[in-house]
Amino acid sequence: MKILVVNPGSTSTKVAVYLNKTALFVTNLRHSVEELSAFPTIMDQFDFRKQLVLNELNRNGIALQFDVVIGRGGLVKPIPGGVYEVNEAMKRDTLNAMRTHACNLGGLIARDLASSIPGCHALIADPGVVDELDDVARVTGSPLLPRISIFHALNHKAVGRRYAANCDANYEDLNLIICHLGGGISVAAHRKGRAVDVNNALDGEGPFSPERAGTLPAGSLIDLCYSGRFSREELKNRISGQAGLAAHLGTTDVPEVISMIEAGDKHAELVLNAMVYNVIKSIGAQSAVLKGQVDAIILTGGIAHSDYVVSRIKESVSYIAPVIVYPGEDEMEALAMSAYEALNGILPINDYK
Ligand SMILES: Nc1ncnc2c1ncn2[C@@H]1O[C@H](COP(=O)(O)OP(=O)(O)O)[C@@H](O)[C@H]1O
Ligand SMILES: CCCC(=O)OP(=O)(O)O
Repeated sequence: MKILVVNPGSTSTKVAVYLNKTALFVTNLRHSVEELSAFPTIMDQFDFRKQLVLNELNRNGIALQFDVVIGRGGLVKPIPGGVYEVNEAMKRDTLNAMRTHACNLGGLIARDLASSIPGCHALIADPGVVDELDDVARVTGSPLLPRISIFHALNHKAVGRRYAANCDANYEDLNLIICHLGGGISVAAHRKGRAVDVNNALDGEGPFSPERAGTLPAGSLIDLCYSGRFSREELKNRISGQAGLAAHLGTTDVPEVISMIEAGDKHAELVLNAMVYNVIKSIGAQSAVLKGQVDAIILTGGIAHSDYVVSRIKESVSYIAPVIVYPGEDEMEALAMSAYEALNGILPINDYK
């Protein structure tokens, strides 16, 4: 079975080809801020990103002949985890998604490419809108503003299963706290295979991150909205994009921030320590959600490469459970395995409505 994997991220397009369970190639094409700023909206990047995928196939001498094209899923309606066919309803909801993020292009590119290959499936798996929240976790103090689930579901599920396999257990039998430390940060309580509580990593909730604001004081935010200083789009950008480390320090690059600290920059030290502090607080909160019965705390995402960050988190939360570090992400393999298992009948292919 030949599988094409397409994963558009906020700063990269990752492409992989698998023959059954074996990767023939995996490429990570990084995009600079200038390169992407040529496109007014993320949807305007469709042809550019699709062409990058075709170029990669060409460069690796691989014909556009696949049994399945699987993309990182977009921000459609809340759905349970699993594999979904990119049907007409999903295409429509992705094109009209309430939230913009590069992941919205994954399913659309998968469908577009698959449609030109006879018999080829277009799938997505575990999109950022996977919603397994406990009902109690949805309720806020305003009926107008319930909490919703938007997080790095694909990587959370992948590392959860990887940890379970490493200790001869099933993900569905474990209680885990999983922290994806990337451009956005999500910290989830996984109870027996379900992410029952997690911060909305995109929209201003949870720890701040390299480019997100995290939870903000609501009253001051309302005042800022009515201050006349910013347009709606500018304010959205202050929550996701020009926020977090980017807003405080002018960079989303954690190694660069650590170099600033090593050079004696006390402000950079305070800001990075504050980001870490907020992650630690979220881990503590999710531990309470799991009633302290936590099998492991897993740190993943690009920032989990950083000893500076990992050692500080460990120092504060190791009393809860062992801290396991899986730096980077397992998204490409997770997508490929989802496609492989779906087409072999091991996983169901769900119908998005
Ligand atoms: N070796 C490293 N040490 C510390 N931070 C790193 C390292 N490599 C990447 N990062 C940081 O990880 C973040 C991106 O994480 P990643 O998981 O790739 O992103 P995303 O979640 O956006 O896909 C950036 O802030 C980057 O600076
Ligand atoms: C769907 C939200 C996932 C997210 O925040 O991804 P990035 O950290 O890659 O931007």
